Amino acid sequence: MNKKDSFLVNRLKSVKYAFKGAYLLITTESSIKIQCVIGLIMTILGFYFKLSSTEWIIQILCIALIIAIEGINTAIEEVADFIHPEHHSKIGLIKDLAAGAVFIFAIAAVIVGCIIYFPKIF
Ligand SMILES: Nc1ncnc2c1ncn2[C@@H]1O[C@H](COP(=O)(O)OP(=O)(O)OP(=O)(O)O)[C@@H](O)[C@H]1O
Repeated sequence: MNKKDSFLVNRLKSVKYAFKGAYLLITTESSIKIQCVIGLIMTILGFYFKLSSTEWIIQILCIALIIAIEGINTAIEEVADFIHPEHHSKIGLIKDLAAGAVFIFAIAAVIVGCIIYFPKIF
């Protein structure tokens, strides 16, 4: 980013790079593609079961957060592979910790889904 550019131009460039990153995540990462498909299915279910405003807000946050955390996990994996492409126990630990963070939120999201949908289905 050019320091001579105005604040607004720099912000617009940042948005452009963020769009590029989101596009790359959605088009190249299989784990993100799966999360997007699950998010789409949950959105269709949300319309079918006529979620309340609060339920929509919680569901949208869960879908967005899981995709965002998965994206950060992917970025961490990329950094790890870049700085140390060979097998190393520390790289393994770093990747496991990042994957663990995704897993913790995924469990919470499944529980939230059960709390929202179980009373509507049963
Ligand atoms: N360079 C490495 N050194 C040591 N262990 C590694 C290394 N690369 C991967 N591992 C181990 O293999 C696991 C899977 O790593 P990988 O990079 O394939 O992530 P992944 O979860 O399969 O990727 P994705 O999120 O794209 O599906 C890591 O969590 C780690 O335990």
